[in-house]
Amino acid sequence: MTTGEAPPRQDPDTFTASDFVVVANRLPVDLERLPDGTTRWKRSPGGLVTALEPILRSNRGAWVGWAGVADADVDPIVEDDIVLHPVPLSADEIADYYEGFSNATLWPLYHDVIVRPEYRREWWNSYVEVNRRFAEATAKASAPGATVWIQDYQLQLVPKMLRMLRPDLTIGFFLHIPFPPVELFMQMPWRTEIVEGLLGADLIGFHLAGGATNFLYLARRLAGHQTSRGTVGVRSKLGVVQVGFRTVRVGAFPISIASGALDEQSRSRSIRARARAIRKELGNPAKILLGVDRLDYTKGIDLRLDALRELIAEGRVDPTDTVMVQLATPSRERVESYVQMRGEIEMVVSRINGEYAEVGRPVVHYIHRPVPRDELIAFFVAADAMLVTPLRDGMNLVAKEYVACRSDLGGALVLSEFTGAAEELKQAYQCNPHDLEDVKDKLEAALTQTREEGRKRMRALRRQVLTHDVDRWARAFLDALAHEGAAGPALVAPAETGEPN
Ligand SMILES: O=P(O)(O)OC[C@H]1O[C@H](O[C@H]2O[C@H](CO)[C@@H](O)[C@H](O)[C@H]2O)[C@H](O)[C@@H](O)[C@@H]1O
Ligand SMILES: Nc1ccn([C@@H]2O[C@H](COP(=O)(O)OP(=O)(O)O)[C@@H](O)[C@H]2O)c(=O)n1
Repeated sequence: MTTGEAPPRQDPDTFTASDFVVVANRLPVDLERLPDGTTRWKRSPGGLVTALEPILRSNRGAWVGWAGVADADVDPIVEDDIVLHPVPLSADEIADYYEGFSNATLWPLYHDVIVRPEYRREWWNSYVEVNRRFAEATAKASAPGATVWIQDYQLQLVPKMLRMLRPDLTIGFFLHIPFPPVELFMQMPWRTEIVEGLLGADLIGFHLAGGATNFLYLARRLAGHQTSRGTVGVRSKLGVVQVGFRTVRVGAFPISIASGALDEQSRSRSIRARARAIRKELGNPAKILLGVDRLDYTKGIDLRLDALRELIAEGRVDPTDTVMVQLATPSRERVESYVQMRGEIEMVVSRINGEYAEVGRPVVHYIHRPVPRDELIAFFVAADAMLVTPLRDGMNLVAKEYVACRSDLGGALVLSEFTGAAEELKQAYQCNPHDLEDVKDKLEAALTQTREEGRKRMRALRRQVLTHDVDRWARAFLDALAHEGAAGPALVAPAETGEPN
């Protein structure tokens, strides 16, 4: 996606409705208003955009989403063969629907209530209103009989709303964050509306089989539908929910990255040279540790810093020869829990540097701004250990990106068991992020591994990431969506709800 340019305008009457439409809270590019009053597009943050952009580009479809700023009155535009349909949000809607219900209610509830979700009626009302606007925009952008793929927790009511407007469409929904345990989901005051909203889709996808199984139980218990029983398989063995005459299917489709392209990019001479230059700029330390995240309390940035500080204090890591780089993209900066977490992380960074840095040689380098893609890849190539320590994460594409960039079989991945990626990346140094001693032990093991051990692990990790790429994810989901009338498993009546799993 070309960025940094003024938005090209297109006569709204000349664009045609599309046969394949992706709907997501954000467009793949955000509109940026510059101080001189002009505007330009820049890449949107987060893994959803990283994953979906290549799919849509190769399918020449349309993307319905928000342009990232308030009251953006922008006509549909065509970029790289994708028609982008901006959905306007007012400043109040950004506060109530996006920062409020999406990111201070749903996000913490679906991430194990790491912070306490807030349930506010005015946020819910705004969520309903904005979901309706997305459904209407999608109905307009879709050709007769089109396939529509709705993304993520911000738009869980859109499947049902869209089905009512356009029963001719084939509708898929994919949740990019974890679907919570039943006991937590039951906190939600509007739990039945959300389950029914999702059931407007023909196929509902989750990263993990556990999320799909939890959802099946809730469809029985809250919405009173008959469902299949038993576990759901990855990319196969879909669960079913009988909604009147419609059969809704439910499955597990772990997302991935464009690993082949990334592997190739990371092998380029310029990236290799930049990786060497980074090491030199950092003072040629023996070991470089790397963290790459949106600045989010789910990512466990604070605890990896705590682990490093304690390892140094115990003499298990040498601060004169070890450097940590933490790249943190700003995220949801007006949500209170994010403001607080940023302060806490910045305090730990300065505490470590205060205690162990020398003048001109910090132990932790902390960058709180987006980093260009090439630079990020060079950091992946340079890092001896990649620290991915979320308390909970739907997938975590960063872990897969690091592996894809290590064709040299160097480096080591420390990976939280509480990421979706942990189900696939078994040869990583997996840790329990709630157990600081375990994080420390795995970090130390990653730093002291023999070359042979490291190569063996990385080879196995790469086999997984390079064969299970984002194309395979999209194909598996879209093939299942297109495949109608498959005989489903036997159904269980709502009265026989039984245990969730
Ligand atoms: O749009 P923002 O509020 O700035 O947030 C960025 C995105 O964050 C989340 O990403 C998730 O999707 C990834 C790809 O499936 C997955 O690897 C990761 O674990 C998730 O956290 C969010 O789900 C997206 O909707 C946001 O756009
Ligand atoms: N400083 C950073 C941090 C992340 N990113 C990218 O943002 C995406 C993050 O995806 P993810 O699945 O790990 O996590 P979320 O941010 O989607 O929760 C990855 O593609 C990262 O490479 C970046 O470009 N710059």
